[in-house]
Amino acid sequence: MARISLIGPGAIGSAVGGALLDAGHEVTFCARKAFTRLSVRKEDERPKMHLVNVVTAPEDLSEADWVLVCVKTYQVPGVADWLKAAVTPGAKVAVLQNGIEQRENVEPFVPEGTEIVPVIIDLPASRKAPGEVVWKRIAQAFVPEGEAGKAFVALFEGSFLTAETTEDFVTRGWLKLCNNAPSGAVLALTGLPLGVMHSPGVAEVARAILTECIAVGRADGAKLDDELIERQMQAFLSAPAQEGNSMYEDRMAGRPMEWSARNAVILRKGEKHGIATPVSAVVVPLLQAISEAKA
Ligand SMILES: NC(=O)C1=CN([C@@H]2O[C@H](COP(=O)(O)OP(=O)(O)OC[C@H]3O[C@@H](n4cnc5c(N)ncnc54)[C@H](OP(=O)(O)O)[C@@H]3O)[C@@H](O)[C@H]2O)C=CC1
Ligand SMILES: CC(C)(CO)C(=O)C(=O)O
Repeated sequence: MARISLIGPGAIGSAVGGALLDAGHEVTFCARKAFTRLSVRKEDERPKMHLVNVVTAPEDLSEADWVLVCVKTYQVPGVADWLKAAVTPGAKVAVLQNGIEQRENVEPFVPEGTEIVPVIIDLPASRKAPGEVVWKRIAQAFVPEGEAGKAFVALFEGSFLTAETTEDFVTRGWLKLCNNAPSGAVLALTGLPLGVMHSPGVAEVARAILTECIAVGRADGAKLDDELIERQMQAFLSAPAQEGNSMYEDRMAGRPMEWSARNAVILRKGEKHGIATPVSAVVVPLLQAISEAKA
């Protein structure tokens, strides 16, 4: 049994926390608001209920073997005090976030030399209320190879979440970004779920963002095959029309959005590798404007 402090019991934090409780670990949820029960439900199934340990002040935290960071990328500076209290000597930190900069996001807020495990998480989840989450279809996590990666994978044995190490984490990250960058931007800008891909010209906007993402990802070392464009576009076009994603949910709730981690990253890396990204250059300021107007 591992002792785990989980920072950010939102959609991902609640679902992953439920998996860790299923696996028999001692999980402390670090939250802004207290709750006493956790309900984790796979769509169309009955919920699994847990009584949970929730703390709302960093000084109430006890020592942990693992600290899981499950806040949105733009929320990391806001949890600096939690990280300061939670990351005691020997604790490993896992960062469960979209994008390709999980390590860079958290590094400035933990002591030098802390073992940081970046995690790519495929787990479509939606938090309905504090301590209540619904997830669907897939529950999978990827971490880099190595001792810390193996230890992270072992945490989920006996749970509904499948974790595995991958020898090519860079490719794994960019593959996920090839889904997140186009779909996040299109849904957040239109305020419509994935069915909007069938509106005139919209799939072409998604395709253009995807094409830039693939070009920049390849320059960044990801192995992205030639068929990826058609595969990803087919996935968008065949998804249920009402399906959203986490950036769409943020937009609809009037919350800030992960435009930097999911779209501006294409500009940053494109500039670094000398690759033109004209469509992202149009999309990013629009996303930023919406995100900051709502903040
Ligand atoms: N949702 C999804 O389907 C998926 C999301 N992801 C990625 O996972 C990451 C997390 O996303 P998601 O779970 O959707 O995000 P949510 O917005 O659902 O959850 C974020 C959580 O962090 C908490 N939080 C934020 N700031 C603080 C703070 N200062 N102190 C304490 N708690 C804080 C929020 O608390 P409060 O409730 O008080 O706001 C909330 O519980 C993102 O990078 C996202 O892109 C990846 C795959 C799928
Ligand atoms: C692709 C998806 C929907 C689920 O894994 C996601 O990453 C998100 O909603 O941010």
